[in-house]
Amino acid sequence: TQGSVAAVPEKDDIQYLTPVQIGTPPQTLNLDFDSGSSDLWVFSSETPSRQVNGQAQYDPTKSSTSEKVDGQTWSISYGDGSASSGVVFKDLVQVGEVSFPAQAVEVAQKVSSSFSSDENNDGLLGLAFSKINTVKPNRQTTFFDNVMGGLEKPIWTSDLKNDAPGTYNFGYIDENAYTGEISYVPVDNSQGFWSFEASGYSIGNKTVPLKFQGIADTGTSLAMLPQEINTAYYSQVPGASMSYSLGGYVFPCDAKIPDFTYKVGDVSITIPASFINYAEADEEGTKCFGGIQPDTDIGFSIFGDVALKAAFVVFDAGTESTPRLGWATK
Ligand SMILES: CCNC(=O)c1c(-c2ccccc2)csc1NC(=O)CNCCc1c[nH]c2ccccc12
Repeated sequence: TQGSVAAVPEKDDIQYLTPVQIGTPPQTLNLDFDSGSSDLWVFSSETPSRQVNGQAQYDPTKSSTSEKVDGQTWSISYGDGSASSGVVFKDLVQVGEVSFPAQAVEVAQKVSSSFSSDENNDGLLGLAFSKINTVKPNRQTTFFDNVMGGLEKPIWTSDLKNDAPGTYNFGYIDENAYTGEISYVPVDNSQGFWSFEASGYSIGNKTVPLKFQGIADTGTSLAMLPQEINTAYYSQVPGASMSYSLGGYVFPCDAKIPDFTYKVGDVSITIPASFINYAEADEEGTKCFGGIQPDTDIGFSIFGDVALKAAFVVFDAGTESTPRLGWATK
């Protein structure tokens, strides 16, 4: 089998949401497909009503195919301080034409305020490696791990777009979705992420052969890159400054900012300046927040949506021991 679903951006491309059908009869929730985590968790009938603000809720009692997985709980927290936790059911999950009859659906009994206030996000569908799934005592497997065997190829691809719906495909490569050749690089999944080595960057006509480790992360909005890159980039932006109050590099919204190019394998991906003028940072709309920010204290770089939407990316589980990432321009 193979499948294709839309990735619809929220305001400012902060995240991309994809409709997923859960249960029988199907309950449709809009989930954030997240290659930076491995839990499929959802707002549910068990989420306290004061923590629900417009999100769709999965109700396992209304599904004839749901089964409680007794004694299992989950609890996840992310680097931005957000978190959620709850219990586990198994049910039919359908993503476009691809489905799995007994997917672990982690039902939220608690969500942090940033998820509560995010009314269009009904939960996450983790696409990192199952080894970092948080269910205890028995870790659960991701949707991709569960359906992989039935796919033509053990791959999924991301084609995110700037301020427009993109596509996630499962099991095949859409040859019309990219230009040039796909360049594959090895993945180190020891920390459970799609982690790879970037081999350089360019700002304007200056190319630097910096090698650095990063993860391909559809669940993180920004490109969190080495301080060296931030320093080099924002030194080319008149009026740019690191604002601790606003939480990162900001610059005058009318500033002329450069494109940013990162090299991975044999391919150079250029993030257009317009993707890096991320969003207004203050009420007056005079200061804008940069789409490139430092990766300090994380231990690796994060190629989030700002970086991924400039590329076509193949998440290839390959033969278990050698997963790989394919990168192409588009
Ligand atoms: C800012 C979100 N990203 C992270 O915290 C993160 C980190 C990380 C760790 C420490 C400090 C900063 C970042 C490493 S891998 C990684 N990636 C993920 O955790 C991917 N999942 C993010 C899910 C997520 C967190 N807050 C949201 C709000 C809306 C939609 C999705 C989310």
